[in-house]
Amino acid sequence: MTNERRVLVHPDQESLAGAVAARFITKTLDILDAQEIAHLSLTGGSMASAVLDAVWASPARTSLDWSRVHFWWSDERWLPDGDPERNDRQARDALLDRLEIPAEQVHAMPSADSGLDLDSAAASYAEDLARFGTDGLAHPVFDIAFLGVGPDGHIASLFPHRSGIRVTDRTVIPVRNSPKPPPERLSLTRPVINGSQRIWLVLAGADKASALGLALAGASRDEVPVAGIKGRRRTVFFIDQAAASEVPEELIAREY
Ligand SMILES: O=C1O[C@H](COP(=O)(O)O)[C@@H](O)[C@H](O)[C@H]1O
Repeated sequence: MTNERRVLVHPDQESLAGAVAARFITKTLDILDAQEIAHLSLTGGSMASAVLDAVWASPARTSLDWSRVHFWWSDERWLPDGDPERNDRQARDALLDRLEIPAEQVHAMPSADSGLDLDSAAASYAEDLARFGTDGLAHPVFDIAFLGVGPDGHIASLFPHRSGIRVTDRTVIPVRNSPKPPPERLSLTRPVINGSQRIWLVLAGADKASALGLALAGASRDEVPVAGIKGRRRTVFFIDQAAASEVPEELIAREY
């Protein structure tokens, strides 16, 4: 098995979401055949809800024992609980609240009305992660980590030319003055994300083409944070045709 980054292109956003959802269900079934519990990390952004909606719409979702799945997030917007812009709210609406999952297995990052300040919230999520650490790690090894990619190449809340992408001594950081609203956020750090078995980046739209092309052409992670992302076993970019225009042809596998 190769650990090279792969790029799979689908014709449009709808077929992309459906294909990723189908692969997610089958891969999670495989994972749960091999181990008792699966740890999955979710993301926010434009494609995240589309994929989770497609999971819900798939009849195959009933074959999964969701009570053996833990859900985490790679970043969160520092907003009150229930705010529609929160990444966890969007995932709950699309899928999680519709499934039978023990509440303690949905590991949402703290909210702005939790009574914690941003630094304590980061420390609190780090503690939650550490409870599931294995092999001396202070975090679980995610079996699948989903990531969106911003038009500037940011992943989670790790933005270009900011220190966050370089942090290696913590698992969770507070983010202030984010270039994308809201200004305050929480984010996993790169070592935690890259510790995942599989990283699945899902992105669509022409506004993502340039960042993706730069990342795959060897740009630095400071310039284009997604360039610094690589999972332990697999790193797959699931993209639509519109996002593919600057991807080197030899890296592309078309799924149609
Ligand atoms: O704000 C965020 O943006 C990124 C990318 O979002 P997109 O809408 O441009 O796809 C997302 O991955 C991240 O989780 C989120 O907080």
